[in-house]
Amino acid sequence: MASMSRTGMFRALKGIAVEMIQRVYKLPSFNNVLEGEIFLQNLPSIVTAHVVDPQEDEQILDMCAAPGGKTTAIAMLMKDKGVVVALDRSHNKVMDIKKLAAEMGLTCIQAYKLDALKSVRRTQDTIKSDAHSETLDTTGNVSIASKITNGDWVADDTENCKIEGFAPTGINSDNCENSIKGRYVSKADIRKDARRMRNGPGRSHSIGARVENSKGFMPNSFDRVLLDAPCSALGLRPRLFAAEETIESLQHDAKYQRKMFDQAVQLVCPGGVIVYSTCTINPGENEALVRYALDTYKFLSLAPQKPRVGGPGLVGHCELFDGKYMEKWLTKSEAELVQRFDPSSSVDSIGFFIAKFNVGQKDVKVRNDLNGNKLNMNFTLGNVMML
Ligand SMILES: C[S@@+](CC[C@H](N)C(=O)[O-])C[C@H]1O[C@@H](n2cnc3c(N)ncnc32)[C@H](O)[C@@H]1O
Repeated sequence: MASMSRTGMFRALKGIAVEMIQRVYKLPSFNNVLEGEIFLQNLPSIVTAHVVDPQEDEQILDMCAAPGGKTTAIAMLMKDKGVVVALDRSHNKVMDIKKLAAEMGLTCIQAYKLDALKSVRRTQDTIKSDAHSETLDTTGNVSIASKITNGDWVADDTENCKIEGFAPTGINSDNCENSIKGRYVSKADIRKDARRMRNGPGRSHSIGARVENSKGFMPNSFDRVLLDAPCSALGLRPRLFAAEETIESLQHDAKYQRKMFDQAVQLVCPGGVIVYSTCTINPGENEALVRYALDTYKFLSLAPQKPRVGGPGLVGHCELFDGKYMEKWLTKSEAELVQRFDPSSSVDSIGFFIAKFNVGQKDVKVRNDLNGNKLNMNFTLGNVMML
């Protein structure tokens, strides 16, 4: 059926309007029903939170979190114990996350406004090593992976404090507070914010909770990182397909996701987990991202997922424009480890993709630089340290 985009429907003066006479779902609308008690989610979104498999008292990062469906599901799986840092680049969307967390009475969620492409803090060390890190990766190839984009410079005095404003177990929170160039956010602050959110503006007509900007986080800060990436959303159903996507826009989306993934790799600690998900069926944003991840970061490996509801990923590769453009996908064994939700399958879900990575030891001896010179260096992502 020919139709128009959602924006088009509200803004255009002419076009085709569509009236839905047959419901896609038999479920009645749950909008504003049992607010704070239930939050409707697509099946693959719920599966994603379980695949992250968060444990109580862990530090979890949700890099693109609004409106907070997966963030809150993760916090609930952790029984609200530990820390879930939820980022989004939009101020209003961070408010949405805070509102949802407050409605659900979850206090372990810290939501910040931050461009996920700048989520690794820039430190003295990383500035010094920029020249090296732009040209080296774990295989000695040119890499954008370890390049850190223009975040603010901060003193590297936060070694013991994994997350801005958060003192991990066993570390004195006062020391942490003093050593961090950011605001310390105590549990009490979070509870106060949650109350403000639930009760609305008080007598003083103050607005609800504040939205904090974050300057990013130190490398190796999180036990688990979820990157539920912004994508072409080609899996969303029902959708009035407006054919706005082009090959170029899809390629652009894929590049954007790789850059975000590079940040995730730096922020997760060795031994940790990264979960990457999208709501698109475009393999360039799914299987090709996984291929990039596995080929670029030798310390990453695909992990089995629980629960398994979707099907396997795509095997092989695709070539476009007489071989001028090639996308590499997965091997058969790799494809069995990811979940691809095909909207035409019997699962009857939106199109979705989930990959889970185990993170091994990140330190790799770099033997050669680009010119083949031997480098006596111990290379850690984002840092090059002379031995
Ligand atoms: C797929 S949605 C996330 C859905 C969310 N995880 C959930 O389950 O409720 C992608 C989100 O990424 C955010 N986003 C896009 N680019 C971003 C960036 N550079 N940094 C942070 N967030 C970004 C968008 O505002 C959007 O809210």
